[in-house]
Amino acid sequence: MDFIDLPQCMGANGSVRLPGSKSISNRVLLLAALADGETEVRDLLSSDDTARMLDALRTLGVDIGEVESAADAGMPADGIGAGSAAGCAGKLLRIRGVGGSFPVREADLHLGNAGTAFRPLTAALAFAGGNYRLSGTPRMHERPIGDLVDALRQAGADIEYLGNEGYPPLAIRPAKIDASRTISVRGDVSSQFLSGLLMALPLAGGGSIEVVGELISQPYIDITLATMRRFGVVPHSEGKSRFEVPAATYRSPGVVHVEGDASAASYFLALGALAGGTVRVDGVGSDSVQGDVRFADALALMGARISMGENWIEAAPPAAGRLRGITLDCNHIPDAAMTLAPLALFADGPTTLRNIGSWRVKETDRLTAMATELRKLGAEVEEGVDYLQIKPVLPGSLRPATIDTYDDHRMAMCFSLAAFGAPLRINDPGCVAKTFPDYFLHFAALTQAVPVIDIDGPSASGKGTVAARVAAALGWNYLDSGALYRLTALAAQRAGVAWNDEPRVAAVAAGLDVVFGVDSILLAGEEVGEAIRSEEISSGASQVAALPAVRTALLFRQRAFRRAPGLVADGRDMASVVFTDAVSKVFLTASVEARAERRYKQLISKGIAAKLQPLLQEMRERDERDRGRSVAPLLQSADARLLDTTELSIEAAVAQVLAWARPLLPAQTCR
Ligand SMILES: O=C(O)C1=C[C@@H](OP(=O)(O)O)[C@@H](O)[C@H](O)C1
Ligand SMILES: C=C(OP(=O)(O)O)C(=O)O
Repeated sequence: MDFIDLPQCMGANGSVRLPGSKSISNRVLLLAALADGETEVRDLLSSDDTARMLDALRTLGVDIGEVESAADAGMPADGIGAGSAAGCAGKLLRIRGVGGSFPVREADLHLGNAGTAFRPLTAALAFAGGNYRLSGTPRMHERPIGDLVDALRQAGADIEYLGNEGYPPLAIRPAKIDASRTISVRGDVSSQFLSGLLMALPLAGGGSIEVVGELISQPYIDITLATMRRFGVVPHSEGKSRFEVPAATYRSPGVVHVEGDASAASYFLALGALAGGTVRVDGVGSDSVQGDVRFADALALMGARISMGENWIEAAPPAAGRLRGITLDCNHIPDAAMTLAPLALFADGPTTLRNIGSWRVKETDRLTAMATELRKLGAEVEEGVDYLQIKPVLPGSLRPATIDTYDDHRMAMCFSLAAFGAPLRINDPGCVAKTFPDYFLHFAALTQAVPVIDIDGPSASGKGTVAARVAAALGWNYLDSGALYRLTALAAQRAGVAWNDEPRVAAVAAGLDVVFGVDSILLAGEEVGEAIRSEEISSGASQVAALPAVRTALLFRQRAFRRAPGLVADGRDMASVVFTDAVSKVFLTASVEARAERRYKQLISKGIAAKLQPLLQEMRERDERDRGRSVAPLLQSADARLLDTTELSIEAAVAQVLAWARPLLPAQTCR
C-alpha cells in the first residue's frame, strides 16, 4: 500500500493559486465540444476527472489541441464567474466545436469515477443518435443514475442498463427524440441529473423541465446555467423547480477562463482557520459562481477570521480561543462540507453536519468513511442516516493513526488537516489525482512541521545520553529509536520467534505493546528498561534491525513521536530515512576503542561482569554489520554534521548540538 506520512503540523501560512474548478472545467469542455466555433479554454483543471471527459470527447471525434501554457497566450479572457484563476498552472486547450452533433456514432467510453463526465455525457449522448456504451470504475457502477435515465426516457431516449437496474454501465442507442412534453426529473439524489438534462436539451430542440421533489446541491445548477449562458443558450427558470431551455445551438464565446476550484480552496482555508498565520487562496472570491465559496461562511460561523475579495479569500484563526462547534445544514456545500469534519476535532464543542445524505453515493459512502476514520483519531462520532455529529478531541490528545481513504480524493485531503493534532499516515494519497494531483505538495509548502533534530551514530557513541539531554534542554520529546528495535528483539524472543524470521519478526514489531514513561519502558505491561539493555538483546536488536520488513513496520511508530513542540531523535537512520527533513542533523561518533571502554565502564558500574577485549571485538563486528546492511546502513548523511566525542565530555557534546541547532529552530519551539 502506498502512503504518505504527515508530520504533526504547528502552523500554516502563505498563499495558493488554486487549480481550475472541476465542475466548471467539465461543463466548459462539453459545451465547447458541442458548440459552433473554436473555443480557447484557459486554466482548465488538469486531473483524472477532466482527463476522462477529454478522452471521451476525443473518442467522439472532437478536435482538441493542447497549447503551451495559459500565461503564454497573452489574450484577454472572460471567466465563468468573474473570479478566474489567472496564472494558475492550468492547461490551455483549443477545442473545435462539432456544431451540435458528434461525428463518431459508435463508441465505448470509460468515464472513471467522474460524475461530472458520466451524468452530462449520458444526457448528451442520449440525444446524439448513435450507439454508445458508457462505463466507469466499479464505484461508478454503484453510483445511481436511474433518475436521469427515467427523465431521458420521457423524451424517447433508448437507454439500457448493462449491469444493475438504475446504475451504470449503460448502453445508449439511436432513438426518435421528442422533447415537446415537459420532462420531470428527481433532484434528491444528485443535482448532476438536472445539470446533465439542462445542458443536453438544446440538442433535442429545447424543452421544459420540472424538478420533482427536493433538489439537493442547488448551487451546482447555477454553475450549469452560467456556463450555458456563456455558450449562448439562455434558459429561463422559475426558482429551481421549472426550467425552459430554448431551441438554440451552443456558440463558442472565443475564450473561456476557468476560475479556481472552490471545493479545493476549502482545505487551505481550513488550514488558515486552524493553524494560521493567514492562508490565502487565489482564484475564487466574492465573484465566484461556485456555491462552495460559502464554505467561508461556515468557517466564519466557527469563529475564523475571513476576508474576501473578488478573486481571493483569506482565513485566519479566531482572535482568541478555539474554533466554535457549529450545527449546519450543508445541503448547499456537499463537497466542502466534508472539510468541516476534521476541523470539528479542534472546536470547543460538538459540531453537527446536517442534510448530507448525498455523501453516501459519492466516491465512497462518505458518511461511514468519515465516521470510521475520525474514530481512529480518538474522536467520538455519531453517524446518522444523513448527519454526522463530531465531538472535539482534547487539545494534545489526538491519536496518531493510519487513515484509509477509500479511493476518495476528499477523504485524503480532509484528513491532512488532522495532522494539525498528530502525526498521521494517509494511505493511497494518489487518489487526490481525481481533482487535485499536486495537493500534498501545496499542503507541505504551506504548513510548518514540528521540528526535529536527528542524532545518528554507532553504538556506545553517547548519542542516547546526548539526545535525551538536548531534548530536556529544549523541552522537546525524545525518541530512542534503538529501543524499538531492542523491544522487537525482546518481544520476538519471548514469543519464540527467531530473530532471522523476517515476516514473523515484522509482525511482532507491528504489534508491539509498548508504553514509554519518563523513566520506564513497559512491554505488555512489564517494565523492561533493564532487560532490553543486555548484551544478548543488543545483538538481537542489531539482527532484527537488518530486516527490511521490520524497519518498515517500525517507520510510522517512530514518526508518531514527532509531537509538538519538537523531537530529538536518536538512531542510525534518522537523517537518511525516518526524519529526512530535520532542521538539524548530527552524526555522533567516537573511536571504537573509546566506545568499547565506555560500554565496559557502564556494565561494570551496573555490577555486570565484562571484559574489554571481547567487547571491543563485538563492537567492531556490530559496526561492520550496521554499515554493511542493505537497508538503512549506518552512515553519515551528506547533510549531517560530524561530532567526534572521543575527546569530548557529554556536556560539551550537548552544548555543541544545541549550538548548531538553535539558530535553525522556529522561534516558538525554543526554550
Ligand atoms: O454538478 C457538479 O459539478 C457537482 C455536483 C455535486 O454533486 P451532487 O449533485 O451529486 O450532490 C458535487 O458533489 C460534485 O462534486 C460536483
Ligand atoms: C462528488 C464528487 O465528484 P463527482 O463529480 O464524481 O460527483 C466530488 O468531487 O466530491
